Amino acid sequence: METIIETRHLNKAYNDQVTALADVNLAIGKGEFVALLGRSGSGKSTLLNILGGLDAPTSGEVRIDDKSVDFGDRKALIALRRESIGFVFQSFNLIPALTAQENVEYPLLFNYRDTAVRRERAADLLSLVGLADRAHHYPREMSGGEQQRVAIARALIGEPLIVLADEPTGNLDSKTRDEIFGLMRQVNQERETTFLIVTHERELGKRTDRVINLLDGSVVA
Ligand SMILES: Nc1ncnc2c1ncn2[C@@H]1O[C@H](COP(=O)(O)OP(=O)(O)OP(=O)(O)O)[C@@H](O)[C@H]1O
Repeated sequence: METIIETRHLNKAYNDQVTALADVNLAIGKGEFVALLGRSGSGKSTLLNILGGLDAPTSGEVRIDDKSVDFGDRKALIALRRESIGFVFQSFNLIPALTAQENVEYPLLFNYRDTAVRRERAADLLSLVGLADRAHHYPREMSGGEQQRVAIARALIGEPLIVLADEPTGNLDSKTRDEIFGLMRQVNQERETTFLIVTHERELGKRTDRVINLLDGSVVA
């Protein structure tokens, strides 16, 4: 299996005091649907932020699509986030003043894409997530589950190598949680999109291809 994302001896310390990650080595293959499991404070968000180029490690290497990420190169990091990574957050992070359709299109505004192509792609993705009839609704007019569907569509619009989801179902009731998790799995299976999903719910881990367990900043079996 082709490796999409890999870490080598990744370490992260905050203020020279807190060790958030200690010698993390992992590899995720193309099309995998992986859960990153660990209790509060185990380093899950720290790892996800570094993988997504939002934060830099103290030492060690991140390789994406077999290229080493240069955390000192701001422009390269922006390009990486824009072209290779899709993000889904616990709190949806939609832009309140934009409609569902505009929120989904938003990441492509900076990619100089043809407007018609952008619209069409966003409309396709809204259909994929089951919200074709909500395209012109604003976030405040949608439920939490619907907002997260929009956020998933937005994460997919740049055709990322991997979607990094940080507790994507953490703000949802159990029924909606199952639906959103099922939607991500469906996207994974239909489009071979790679997912790394942070959760602290063991139950969800059982519905993935593989679980990576973090304990005090290290990967455990
Ligand atoms: N900006 C920061 N400055 C100092 N310490 C931090 C910072 N961010 C995180 N930490 C510490 O690093 C460790 C890992 O935190 P992290 O947020 O990655 O854990 P987590 O597994 O995502 O937790 P949770 O499930 O509660 O979100 C914790 O001990 C935390 O207190």
